[in-house]
Amino acid sequence: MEHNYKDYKLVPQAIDGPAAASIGRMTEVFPQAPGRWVIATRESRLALWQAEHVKALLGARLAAPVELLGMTTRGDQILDRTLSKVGGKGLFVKELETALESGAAHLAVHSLKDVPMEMPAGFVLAAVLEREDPRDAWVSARHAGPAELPAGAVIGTSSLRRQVQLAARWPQLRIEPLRGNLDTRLRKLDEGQYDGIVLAAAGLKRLGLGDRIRAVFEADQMIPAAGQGALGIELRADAEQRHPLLWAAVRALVDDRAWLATHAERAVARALGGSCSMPLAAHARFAADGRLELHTLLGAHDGAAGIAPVLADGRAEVRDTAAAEALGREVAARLLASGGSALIAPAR
Ligand SMILES: NCc1[nH]cc(CCC(=O)O)c1CC(=O)O
Repeated sequence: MEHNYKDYKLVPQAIDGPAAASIGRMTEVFPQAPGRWVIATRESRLALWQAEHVKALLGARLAAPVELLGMTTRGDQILDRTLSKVGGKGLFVKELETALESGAAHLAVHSLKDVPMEMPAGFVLAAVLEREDPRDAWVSARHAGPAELPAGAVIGTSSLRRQVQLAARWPQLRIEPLRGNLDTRLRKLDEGQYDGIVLAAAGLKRLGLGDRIRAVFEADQMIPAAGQGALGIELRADAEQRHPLLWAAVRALVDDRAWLATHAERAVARALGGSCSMPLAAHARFAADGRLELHTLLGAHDGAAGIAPVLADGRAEVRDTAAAEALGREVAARLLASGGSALIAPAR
C-alpha cells in the first residue's frame, strides 16, 4: 500500500495538559467511544508509513476517526553514538508509552524489532501484523555483494548482529558505524563513505526504495533480528476493559503466523536476557511441513572481533503462543549449551 506523507496532518504535539485531561474525562463518561482514536508514532518516514498503514486498517473497522500523534523519541535524538551504548531498544518506545499513559494516545505502532523483549508493566503487545520481508538487504551502487569486495573495503552498519555475521564470513572487510534513519543512511552511502551498507529489506520496500536493494541475504546466511519486518501494536494493559471496541479492532489485525514466529524469536532474546550489546539473531518461519523452524546465532558481547559466533536451531509443531515461546526457550538453551554462555557479558 502506498501513502502520501505530504498530505496528512499530524495531530499537534501539544495535546498534553488540559486536552489530555479532557480525553481522560470523556473516556470515563463514555468508556467505549472517545470521539477519535489516536495513534502515537515516531516521526521518521518509516514510522509514519507504518502508523499510516495501521490507521488505514483500523479506519475500516472503527466508526470514530483515527489520527496520528507524531513524537520524537530519545532514540531519534541520539545520532552520534551506538544505541547499544546508551540504553538500547526502549529508547524508541518510552515517549510513546508516556502518551498512552496520559491518554493523549490510545495505541502505539512500532517496528517490532525495536520493542523491548519484556513489555513494561501496564502495557501489552496486542498485535503483530502481517510480516514484510524479514531479510537483510545489501545496498550498493558499485558492488553486487560483499563477496565481490576487495580486502579493506568498508561496509556500513551499526548493528552488532550484522557486524558479527559479516565479519565471520568476510573477515577481510572493514565495518564502520552507520546511524540515522533510512534516508540518512542512504545519503551517507551515496556520499561515498561506504562501499556498501546493510539494511532491513522491509524498511526499504515499505518506503518504495526497493530498487536500492542490490541483493538480499538469505535468512540462513545472515540471520535477521527478532521481529524484523513485522509491525507491533502496543496498547495499555487495561485497553480490553477500557476500550473494548479498539481492542477488538486491533486484535483483528493479528497475523497468526507472524504472531507465532515473532513470539518464538522474542522468547530467545528474553531467555538470554537480550540487551542491545548482545549480537543476537533469531528468525522463525513455518516450513513446508507446517512446523515452525527457528534459527539463531549469538556473537561475542559487544561484537568483539575474532570470536566466532555460535548457532543453534530447532523446529516444532506450534499452534499457540505458549508453544512458540517454548520453542524459543529450548533453542536459547541450546545456544547457551553450545558455547553461547561463554560469549555473554561477564557481568551476567
Ligand atoms: N533498528 C532500526 C530499524 N527498526 C526497524 C527497521 C526496519 C524495518 C523492520 O525491520 O521492520 C530498522 C532499520 C534497519 O534495521 O535497517
